[in-house]
Parts: sequence; C-alpha cells; structure tokens
Amino acid sequence: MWEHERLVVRTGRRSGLTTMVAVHSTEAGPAVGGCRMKAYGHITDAVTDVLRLSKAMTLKCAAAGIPHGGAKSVIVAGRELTPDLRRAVLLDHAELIDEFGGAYRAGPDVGTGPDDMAVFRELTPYAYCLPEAQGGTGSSSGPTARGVLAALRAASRHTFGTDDLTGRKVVISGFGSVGELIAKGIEGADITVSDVDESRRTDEYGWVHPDEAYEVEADVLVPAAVGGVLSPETVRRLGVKLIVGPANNQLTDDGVADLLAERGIVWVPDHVASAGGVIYTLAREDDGADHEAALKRVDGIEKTVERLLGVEA
Ligand SMILES: NC(=O)c1ccc[n+]([C@@H]2O[C@H](COP(=O)([O-])OP(=O)(O)OC[C@H]3O[C@@H](n4cnc5c(N)ncnc54)[C@H](O)[C@@H]3O)[C@@H](O)[C@H]2O)c1
Repeated sequence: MWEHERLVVRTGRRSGLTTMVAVHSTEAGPAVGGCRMKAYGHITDAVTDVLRLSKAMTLKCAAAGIPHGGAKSVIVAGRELTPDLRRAVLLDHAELIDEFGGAYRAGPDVGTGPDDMAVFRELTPYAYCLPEAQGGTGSSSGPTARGVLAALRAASRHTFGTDDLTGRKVVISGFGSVGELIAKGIEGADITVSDVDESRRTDEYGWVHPDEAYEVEADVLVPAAVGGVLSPETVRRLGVKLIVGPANNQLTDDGVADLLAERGIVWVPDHVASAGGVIYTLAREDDGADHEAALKRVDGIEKTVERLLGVEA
C-alpha cells in the first residue's frame, strides 16, 4: 500500500545525477530526515531505500515525542565524485529540497556531513547541522551515540539485571563515527568491532570479519553499519542476548521482530535507539536549547526504552 505523502525523483540540471526526496508524513509537523549519498546497484534500490528510511523517520520522531514527520533524501552517487561534481549535485539537491517549501528539512546522513549542509544553505534555508563555525550544531554522531548508550543501559537492566557491562562481550558491527563513540562509551566490556573497511582496525578492540560479526557468541550486538542486517537467516545464526544499535532499518521485514522474540533475543527498535541525533539537533536548532539541555533530552531515550521493555525504574 502506498502510504507516503510525496516522492520526487529528479535528474539534476547541473550534475546530471539522480537525487530524490521522500516525505512519508507531515501529519505531526514538517518532515525531517537525513540526506544519504551513496552508490546503488539500480535506481529502484535507491527508491526502496528512501521510502523505507523516510517511514522510519516518522516512527523515530513519534517515539521521541518530536513534533515532526518523517522524510529522507538520497543522492545517487559513489565516493568517486570530483569536488566540482559533488558541489553541483549538492546544489541540484538543495534546489529540490527548497521546492518542498519547508515540508522537508534535511540533515546529514551516511555519505554527507555538515559541510554539505552548508552548501544546501546556499539555496535553501531548510538544512540543519551546518558546521559549528557557521553557527550550526555540526555532526550528530555524538548525540546519536549517547542515545544508543542510554538505550543500552535500560535494555541491559532488562536483559542482564544490571547496566554494568564489565566483563560482558559486546560486538559492534560498523566501526564508523557512531560505532567508535559507542565503543568508547561502554566501560569494562570485552569489545570486538567489525567493519568492511580494514583501515578501521585497531589494537584497542578485538576484530572480527564483517561476514562473521552476526555469528559471534556475545552478550550484546550493536548494529552500527547499514540496514537490512537482521533477516530470518541471520536471526537463526545469532549468538547474542541483546541487540541495540544506531543503524536504521535493521530488520529486513517486520516479521523478523517475531523471530527475535521467539529466540528470546531482546531487540531495541532502531527508530528508538538511534534518535539521539535528531532529538539533539532539533532541540538546539529549533527550540534554542543549550548543549546540556539538549543532551538531557537525548538521555530521555533511557526512559523510553524502560517503558518499552517494562523495566522496573
Ligand atoms: N550519524 C548519526 O547521527 C546517525 C543517526 C541515526 C542513525 N545513524 C545510522 O547509524 C549507522 C552508522 O552511522 P555513522 O554516522 O557511524 O556512519 P559511518 O559512515 O561513519 O560509519 C559506518 C561504518 O560502517 C562500515 N560499513 C559499511 N557497510 C558495512 C558492513 N556491511 N559491515 C560492517 N561495516 C560496514 C563503514 O565502512 C563505516 O566505517 C548508519 O546506519 C546510520 O544511518 C547515524
């Protein structure tokens, strides 16, 4: 069933590259969501991604109690763009964002960052997270990681009876900006990380090949790379008790949640665990909250997860 308000796919007049915006819902308020820049095998894969991600943003805002709807945008491009072509496609995309007249407001996502948001701002006011030097809140990775750690505390109390993870084994799949901050924020645990990018390997933590990350016997699994990692097939092979992480759309379909429950594996929905970035950004940039007050709102994810799992306070 078609449940989105709007999907626009456009060939950029400067770059010749395809970009798209999907607005899932503006019922609760203007729709917010990141702009993903990524290579896709086929254009239909990008459309599927933008539709799923925008819907997840509606759920994320609702679970976080934010008066916004969900949207997402995609720039179909790999990492090999020249600086000129990158700028051209960003300007093309900014033009498209602006046509939504504020119904869609963009932030960074995989493949884009604060500098790209500054390029958007040249053509539209509807971009968050500009670099701090330009008056924005910059990367949201820190608040996102903080929100995951808050979710992890509540979920650990539910699963293990304590939020002290000393001596427990934790596997983090995706050792990027959020994954690394999560690793730093977990005290006393035996941490193993995994990434498709071998250059991310470090002596500080154990290392497992990405193909095996979902088979390791451990207490906690933190999906911090890409979506679609929890399928009926992977769930059968999982050797963990708790899953909580920032990757968006972790399940290949909703039925996988039932399979996890059948196996007694606790899973914190990603739209709850990964909301720290959007909570922080909107608190600072829309509501004028200061850094500490915005972080306090991010920490509210702990209470949300307590309620979700029925944890005794
Ligand atoms: N940064 C945020 O504020 C934020 C907010 C909400 C959700 N998320 C989600 O959290 C996840 C991580 O975000 P990030 O900002 O750290 O991204 P990132 O690009 O910095 O890191 C992702 C890492 O995952 C690795 N990777 C890619 N495919 C992989 C695979 N199949 N197996 C293992 N590793 C793989 C990449 O090499 C990279 O190091 C993403 O799914 C993102 O959508 C991020």
